[in-house]
Amino acid sequence: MSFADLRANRKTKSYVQSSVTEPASNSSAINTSDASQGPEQKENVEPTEVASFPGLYQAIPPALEVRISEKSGRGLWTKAAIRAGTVILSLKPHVAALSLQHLDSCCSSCFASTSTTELRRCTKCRVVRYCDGTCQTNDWTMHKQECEALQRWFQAAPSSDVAPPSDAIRCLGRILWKKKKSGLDGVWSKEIDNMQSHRKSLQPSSFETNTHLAQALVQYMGLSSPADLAQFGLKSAADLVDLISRFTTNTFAITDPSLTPLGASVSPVVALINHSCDPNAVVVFPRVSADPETQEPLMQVVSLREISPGEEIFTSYIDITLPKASRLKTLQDAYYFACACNLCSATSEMELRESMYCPKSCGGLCSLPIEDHSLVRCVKCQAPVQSNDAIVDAVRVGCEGFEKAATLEFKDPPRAKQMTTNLIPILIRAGLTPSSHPLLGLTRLHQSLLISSFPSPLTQDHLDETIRTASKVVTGLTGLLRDGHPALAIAYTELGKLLAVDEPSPGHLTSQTDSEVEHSVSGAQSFASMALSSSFPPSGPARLKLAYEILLRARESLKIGFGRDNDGGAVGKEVRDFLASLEKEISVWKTGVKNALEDMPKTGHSGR
Ligand SMILES: C[S@@+](CC[C@H](N)C(=O)[O-])C[C@H]1O[C@@H](n2cnc3c(N)ncnc32)[C@H](O)[C@@H]1O
Repeated sequence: MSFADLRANRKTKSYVQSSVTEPASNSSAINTSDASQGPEQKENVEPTEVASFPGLYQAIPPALEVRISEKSGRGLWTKAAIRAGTVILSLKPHVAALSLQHLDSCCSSCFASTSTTELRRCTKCRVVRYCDGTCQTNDWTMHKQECEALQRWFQAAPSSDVAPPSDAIRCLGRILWKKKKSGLDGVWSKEIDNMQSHRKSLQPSSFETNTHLAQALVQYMGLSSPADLAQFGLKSAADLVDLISRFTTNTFAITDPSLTPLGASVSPVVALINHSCDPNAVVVFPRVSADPETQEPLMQVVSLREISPGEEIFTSYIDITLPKASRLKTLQDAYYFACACNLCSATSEMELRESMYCPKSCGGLCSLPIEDHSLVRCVKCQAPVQSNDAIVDAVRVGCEGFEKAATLEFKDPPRAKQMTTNLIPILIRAGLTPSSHPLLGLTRLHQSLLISSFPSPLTQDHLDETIRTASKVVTGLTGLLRDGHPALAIAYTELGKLLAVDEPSPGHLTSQTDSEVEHSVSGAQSFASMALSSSFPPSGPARLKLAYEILLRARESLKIGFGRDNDGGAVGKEVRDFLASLEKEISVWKTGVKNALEDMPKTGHSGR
């Protein structure tokens, strides 16, 4: 395969809109008969009451119910057993919005990513683009008012290079227009109004941000006085800030099938699901079909493991590869609760997210030392860590550098790459494991930067460094995420695809004997030995065989993380087809090399 595909859009998060239809439920999605994986540790259960909301949340299938608890408010619970990889919920979000950086490369209706030349731009506002007339028509009821507002926005702008309003503002605009159109007392509006708000506990900084958003929204929608808010069911500016608070607490990043963030979406049904740092389900946008009737972007909740009757469904709102202190802070600051999930309440001696190798290399691990100078020992051989200060310093420098490099990823990629290139060896020398923070984050960022900077023509060194980095990412994520987690499935996919990229210089094959080729193909290194081996990556057919093995693994994981019924979503299907063509390529290569070797004069390869 070529490496062009690997340069896929690697852009940062933001939001925009999409057309809104009633959510489509998939009431038969839960398989009540067959739970394929063993039971797992359940979250601490506290008393709950079944809640009823007449007329609302019709997208919830009968096997699920809403319950209320004192600690976490409403949540979604299952009455039936659910297998891993089951699509629990499948619906169109109430609203969705592309981020500014994806407006030119994605359809504003179905969110498909296509080349700009193939997308048709709205001739009036000149902001949104569509695949074709069908997508434009699907979006028209929403875009109608938005189009006028965008034109007004640019007319009022002091210069022609003013950007369109942010995705959050366009999303909120769509919510208000749709509320008015569908009736303030209608189900659609009530579901939005019933989303949880933290208006009363807003931090001063969030209050300020929400107030700024409210001002920009008023300007964008052309509202000239507080009285203008009444048509949307808002009595005062405070009500508008309250709506914005609901929006921020209940917004989901919308992603493409490879998990690249494309924008924001709001679904009051999916927003009923509470958070755990060890979730039993995920929210994904797998792109289940190319059929326009599917009304993409389809939002799905997929189970990651067996969920028993009477268990609560949990997704995670944040990056769960982060250490406990960062997770707790983010959840408190953004969602106003103290997480007490199994992972946050665990009191184990060592947590992989903050771990290093034994200083005596016994094969055991230690917790990373912290600034209080308390003695840290290897959990296996009890050897003490001597250089606490140096390790604490390395981690601090790594965290600061990671934050900076992440902000530079799209603004100044060469500088960001220079930073990741310098910082990773510092953390490795300090002894951090691949799952440890910030080494894992830096390695993921480095992989992304390496892929987006593939030189043309591709060099062997660049390709090999990218493969080594991708294998470290897989190793790091494997320690933290359960099998089938979409992020791990995509990491396997990227590694497999990289290994299958045409190598720049296949000349080395001429130095392999017939039996060596046979051996290298049939005895390709296992993934674990590959990740650790200094001779990694292999080359030629052995590399292709390894690509094949890893993509097989990716496919199994994709089928869980993006849904078995979806065949792993768009990426799962792509990997399925790719595996078939790799099988052919491996057999052609084996035959070709054998034939070439047979045609060589005997002295040609005996004199190596
Ligand atoms: C998207 S909403 C989830 C549904 C919400 N419980 C409701 O009643 O609408 C997010 C909010 O739910 C609450 N929440 C979610 N997960 C929680 C948890 N694990 N513990 C406590 N509160 C939680 C927090 O108030 C959070 O801001």
